Formats: sequence, C-alpha cells, structure tokens
Amino acid sequence: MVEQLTLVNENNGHVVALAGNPNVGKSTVFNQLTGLKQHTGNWPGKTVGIAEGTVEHEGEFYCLVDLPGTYSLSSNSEEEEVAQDFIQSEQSVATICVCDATSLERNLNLVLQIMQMSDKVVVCINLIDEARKKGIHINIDKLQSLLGVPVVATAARQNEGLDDLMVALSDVVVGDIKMNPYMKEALASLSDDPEENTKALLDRATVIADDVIELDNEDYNRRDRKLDKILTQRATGLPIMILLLVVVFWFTIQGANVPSDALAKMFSTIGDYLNQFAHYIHMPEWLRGALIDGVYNVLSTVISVMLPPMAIFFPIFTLLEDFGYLPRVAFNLDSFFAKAGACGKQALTMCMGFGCNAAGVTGTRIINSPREKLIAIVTNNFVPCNGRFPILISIITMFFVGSSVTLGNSLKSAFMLAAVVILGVFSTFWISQLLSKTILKGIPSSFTLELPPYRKPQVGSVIVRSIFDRTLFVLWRAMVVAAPAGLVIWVMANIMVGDQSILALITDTIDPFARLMGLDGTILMAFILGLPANEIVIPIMVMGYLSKSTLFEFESLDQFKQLLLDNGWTWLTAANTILFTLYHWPCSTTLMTIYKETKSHKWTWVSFLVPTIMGIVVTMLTTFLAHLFNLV
Ligand SMILES: Nc1nc2c(ncn2[C@@H]2O[C@H](COP(=O)(O)OP(=O)(O)OP(=O)(O)O)[C@@H](O)[C@H]2O)c(=O)[nH]1
Ligand SMILES: [Mg+2]
Repeated sequence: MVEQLTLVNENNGHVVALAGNPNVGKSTVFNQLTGLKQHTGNWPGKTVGIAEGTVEHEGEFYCLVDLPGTYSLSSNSEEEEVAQDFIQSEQSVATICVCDATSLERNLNLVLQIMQMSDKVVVCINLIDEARKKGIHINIDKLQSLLGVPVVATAARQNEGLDDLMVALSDVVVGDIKMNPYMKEALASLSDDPEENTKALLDRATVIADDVIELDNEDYNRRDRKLDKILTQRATGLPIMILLLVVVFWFTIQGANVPSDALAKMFSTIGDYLNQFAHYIHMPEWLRGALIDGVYNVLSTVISVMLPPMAIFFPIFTLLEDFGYLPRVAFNLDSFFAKAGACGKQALTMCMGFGCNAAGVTGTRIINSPREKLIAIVTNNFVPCNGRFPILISIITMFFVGSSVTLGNSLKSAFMLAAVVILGVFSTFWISQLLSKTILKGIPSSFTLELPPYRKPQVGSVIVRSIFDRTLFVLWRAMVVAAPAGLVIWVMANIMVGDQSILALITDTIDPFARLMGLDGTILMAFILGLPANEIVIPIMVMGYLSKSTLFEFESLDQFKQLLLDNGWTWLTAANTILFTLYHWPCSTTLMTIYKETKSHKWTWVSFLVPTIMGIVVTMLTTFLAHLFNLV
C-alpha cells in the first residue's frame, strides 16, 4: 500500500507532480510558477523533502509538488521511493517531467519510465537556453509526436516557455488529453521482467534522442572538460580548492571589517541616545539595565559582528554553488572519504555545513547508505558554520594578526581561518574513519556523482537571493535567540546571592575545570549559554566580563582585545577558544535536526558527545603541552 503524502492544498487544486533527474531545474520551474523559494543551485540532490505550492491558470488551481530528483524509479533510495510512490498514487492527477535539454537521452529514459506508470504526463524540456548555446537543437514537434504526450521547451530561470507549460498542463488535466494510445500500448507490451524492461526503455530513449537531436558541433562539452581537467586533477584540484578557500575568506574578512566597525559605532551612538531617553522618562534603573545593557547590547553586537561577514560570504558561496563548483569539491575529496570508509557525497553536506550545520544535516539525505549517512551527520559539526566564523575571525585577528586593517593582515587572517577550516576537514576524515572502524563498521558503498555542466551564475539574482533568503534568515534566527539570551544573562549578572551575582557564582564554579582546558569560567559559560546559537557566544562573553568591570562600549576590536587582556587572556586562551569553537557540541537547532533525521536519542547523543569530548581533550592537551614547554 502506497503511503499518501499529507498535502495542505489549500485551494483544493489539481495535484501535479514535478519530477525529473537531479539538477535539471525542477525547483526553478516550481519557484517560478508558485512564487515560492525552494533551494536551487548547480549540484544534484538539493531538494530532499517535498514542497508544495499553488499556481492559478485560467481560473483553475494546481497544487504543484516539487519532488527530489531521481535517475530512475527503481526505488534504490529513499528519495526515489518517495518520487515513485507519489507519481503512482491516486493523489497526483498528472506529472510534469522536467528534462535537461543538454542531456536528453538520459532524461528521456526517466520520461518513459514515468509514462509507464501514468498516462497523464507533460514533458518539459528545460535549460533550452544552454542547449542553444552549446549548439544542440531539439526538434520539439517531432519529440512530441514520438512520445505521444505534450512537450514544451523552457528556460525556467529566464521564465521562458512557462506559460506554454501551463497551457499544456491544463490541456492534460482539464482537457483530459491522455497519452497517445499507440504509445501506451507499445510501453505496456514491453517485457514484464524488470531488467529487460529497463533495457528496452534505454534502447527506446536512445532511438528517440538520436531522432530529434541535431548537433552543430559534436564536441560541445569541450570547454567544460578542459576546465574540469584543471579543477579536478590531483595536482591542481586540491591547491586550487585551498586557494579558493583563502580567497573567499580574505574577501569576507577584508570586506567585513569596515562595515562591522561602522555598525558598532552606530549602535553605540544610538545606545547613548536610548540611555539619555531612559533617564529623561525616569525609567527605573533595573528596567533600563535589562533593556539597554542586556537586550539592546547583545542584539547590536550580534548584528554588527555577524551581518557584514555573512552578507559577503553567502553570496560568494552561492555564486560558487551556482557555477557548479561544489560537485567538483566532492570529486576532489572522494578518495579521502573512501579511505575513511565514508561516502564522497559527504563533501557536499560538509559544504552545506559552512552555511549552517542544521542544513548540512538535512542534506545528508542524499546519502543512500544509512551507515554513511550517520557518519556524515555525526561529523557535520566539524566544519564551522556561519555563526562560528565571526568568533574565529575576531579572535584570530585580535591575537594572531593585529587588528589594523591592512592587506597583509587580512590575508594573514584569511590563511589562518583557512587553516582552522582545513583542520576541521581533517578531523572529519579522522572521526569518519574512527566511526567506520568502530561503531559504524561497514564497507563504503560506491556511487556515481555526476559532475553537472558549469553554468554561468546570475550574479544579480544570486546576491539578492543569498542576502534575503540566507543572510537575513540566519540573522533573524540569531536575533530571536540573542534578545532573550541578553535578558537572561543580564538578570543573572544582576541578581545577587550573598555578595555574588548568580553569573559570577556559576562562572566561579566551572572556572577550575575551564582552566584545565586553558579557558576560564566566563568563556566556558558563554559556550554553554550559546547552545541555542553560536552567534551569541561573543556577546555573552563580553557581558560576562563586563559584569565584573563595567564601562565598556563595543566600538572596536582593540577595545575588545583590551577587555580580554584585562581578564587574563593570553595567546593560549585565544588558541584554545578557537579550538573549542571548532570542536564543541552542535547548536540546539542542529541537535533537533539530527534527532529529526535519525529518530534516535542515541545518535543525537553521539553527535553531541563526539565533538565535545574531542574539544575537551584537545584543549587540555594544548594547555598541558604549552605549560610543559613553558610557552606561556
Ligand atoms: N541557464 C539556465 N539555468 C537554469 C535553468 N533552470 C534552472 N537553472 C539552473 O540550474 C540549476 C539547478 O536548478 P534546480 O532548480 O535547483 O534543479 P532541481 O532539478 O530542483 O535539482 P535537485 O533538487 O537537486 O534535483 C540552478 O543553478 C538553476 O539556477 C534554465 O532554464 N536555464
Ligand atoms: Mg530541486
């Protein structure tokens, strides 16, 4: 029995499945038609769940369901099963099969499989603009008559042909146009044996593709192949990857510095006015303290520290994603992951982790083997997410580089940040290997990761999209957490038990343990209270120190460094804080996502404990060694 999907379908529209191979533009078609914002990008396997949205066409409502991409419908993976079940179910009245015009033959294979299951199919030949550019001509009319179902050419990103697609869809759904009966018979009369059937469909797809395609130039993929040679060869692939990492970080650090300072100054000026206003209206001191010293200060630090780097990092990352670089990263790292007994696709989920570890964990659904999926989930936290970058950047800059903004300094910071990230990547390999040798034993499965064609990213829309969909989203999430956290910490710093505040009491209690790790009670406390979001670790640290020495305005890194030095920081404290930022528990959102993905308390705990224990051990070790050799 096929399990039904729960759809909202609020307008009670005709339910239509949107299926196709991975990375052919299904979500782009979906987004254009429904006005929604499913994740799109140039690598196979982005859509992992199910999204639905409504389109209206000539007074009729259609409920489109964006399915994960599948190469076939033979239920090899969770995602294929979802797609197959849905297409076959009574729920969907028709299927739009989206195809990549630049690799029609393989796509037609899936079209034919779908046509065997349902006789209401519209074929959408997408990416037609790319095909044109490569000199691939497809005779759409002929294809339509050979397939016996409506065929429409589209360039979804440019919104070309989508009206025609809706007309064809309404012909099929409302006009009740079915597949050509001869075709239906031909497909039904293929063999009952699944293997022979698959082969027959493949043959047929080849024949049809040969019949409708005309090439200007047989060698249309030459440029891609040349570029791939450089980007994925052993000798050049890895160095270019590391170089790119440094360049991206350098842009982020260099670019973020000035706006960060400007924002901090602006917030501090506004803070002064707010204070004056509070005095003017005779606001009670406890309320003023809670609102301005607590909520407002934490919020403004979070914004000024986080917004500029994110607004630079996310767009660059998205540009690389749309260009098609991420699958090349996976390709380059594949052998390392194989050696570690894990899956090469883990490189993709690792890349997603740079933005947000929770997103990376959800992304692990592209990994078919449950064992390898768990490895990817447990180790995802080893790449620092966007909430942790600001901590790393500011401490590296203050303690190891020098805070004046010069080209050399920002380059040095970028190198060090890249080194920390590479350390995280190596830790991913080590821990993956450890897991696959111990609690997650097994042989790594083989898979074919497709290298999609390079696509020219649309710079303007990428910037807009990454700022609105990602930057502001992440910032908003951080702020929602930061405001109450600011309040809580202010209250803790101001409620006295005896002659000590609660905050001081707790930090003093955990201080001895933190010292063993080369940290102090306040730092460890900031990490603990930062469980809801790493973004608030720095503001909490600042408030923790301030509750001892007041009169501080976060206007520049130099002042911040002074505050830290006054509280006994040395280079060792800084180094350990960096290490602990890299290795500690995932934030609560990520933990919740891990639980949702694994449905297991045990694996959620493992994901919590592995990086945490590693962080404690590593920092204790560096502290021990530093003291042993009298380095501090
Ligand atoms: N040039 C061009 N690019 C397109 C077109 N449609 C989509 N793209 C790009 O192709 C890439 C893949 O698009 P998606 O919509 O994410 O593909 P998908 O089929 O949903 O992919 P999965 O969910 O991973 O299976 C993105 O970078 C899109 O911007 C098009 O018509 N022309
Ligand atoms: Mg998609």
